Amino acid sequence: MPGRAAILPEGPERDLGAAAAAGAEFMRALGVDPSDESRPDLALTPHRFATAYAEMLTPRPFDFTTFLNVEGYDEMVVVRDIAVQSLCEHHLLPFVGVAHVAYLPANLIVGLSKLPRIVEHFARRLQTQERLTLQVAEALESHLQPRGVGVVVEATHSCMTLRGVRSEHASTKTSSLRGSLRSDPATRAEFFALVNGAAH
Ligand SMILES: Nc1nc2c(ncn2[C@@H]2O[C@H](COP(=O)(O)OP(=O)(O)OP(=O)(O)O)[C@@H](O)[C@H]2O)c(=O)[nH]1
Ligand SMILES: [Zn+2]
Repeated sequence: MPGRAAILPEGPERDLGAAAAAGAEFMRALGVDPSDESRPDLALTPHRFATAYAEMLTPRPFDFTTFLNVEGYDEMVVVRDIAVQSLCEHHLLPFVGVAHVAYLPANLIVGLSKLPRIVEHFARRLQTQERLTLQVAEALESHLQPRGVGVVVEATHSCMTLRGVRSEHASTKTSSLRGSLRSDPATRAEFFALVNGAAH
C-alpha cells in the first residue's frame, strides 16, 4: 500500500550530562585535565564531545513516503553517491563514504529523498559496514516489496587509516543484492554498470 510510514530513531533517550561527565573522566584518564585553569577552552570539551557523539548516534525522524507505480515504470531506479557517515562499533571512530542504492519497482515507487534518509537511519548508530549494507537492503525490500534491491557501500574506516594499521588509502566495499538483482546476471550487470558510472 502506498503511504507514509514514520521512521523514528531507535533506542533509549541520550543522557548528555552523564556522557559529558564520562567524557571528562575519559580525558583525565588519558592525561588531559578539562578543568586545567591554564587551558580554559577545554572546560566545555567534555560537553562538546558528548553532544557530538549524541548527534552522530541520532538519526533524524522522517516519513518513508511511497507512491503507487501508476505508469508501471519497470526499469531500475538508482541513487548514487549517498553520503555515509557512521561509527564503527569496535573503536567508536567514524567510517565515511558513499552508498549506491537501487531497486526495481513493482507496485510501489519511493520518494527519492527517502533513500538517503534510510541510509542515514541505519548509519547513525554503532555499526559494521556489512550490517549497515544489509539493513538498508532489508528495509527497502520490506517497505517497497520491489522485484529487486541493490546496495553498495564504499567507505574508509578511520580506525584503519588514522590508527592501528594506518593503511591510509584503504577503502572497503560491501554489497547486498536481492531478488532479480541477485538472481538475473543481466540485471546484476546493469546494476553494477549504473553504480560504476557506465552508460547502459
Ligand atoms: N568486518 C568489519 N570489521 C570492522 C569494521 N570496522 C572496524 N572493523 C575491524 O574490527 C576489528 C577489531 O579488531 P581488534 O583486534 O579487536 O581491535 P584492534 O586491536 O584495535 O585491531 P587493529 O585495528 O588491527 O589495531 C579491526 O580489524 C577493525 O578493522 C566493519 O565495519 N566491519
Ligand atoms: Zn573500528
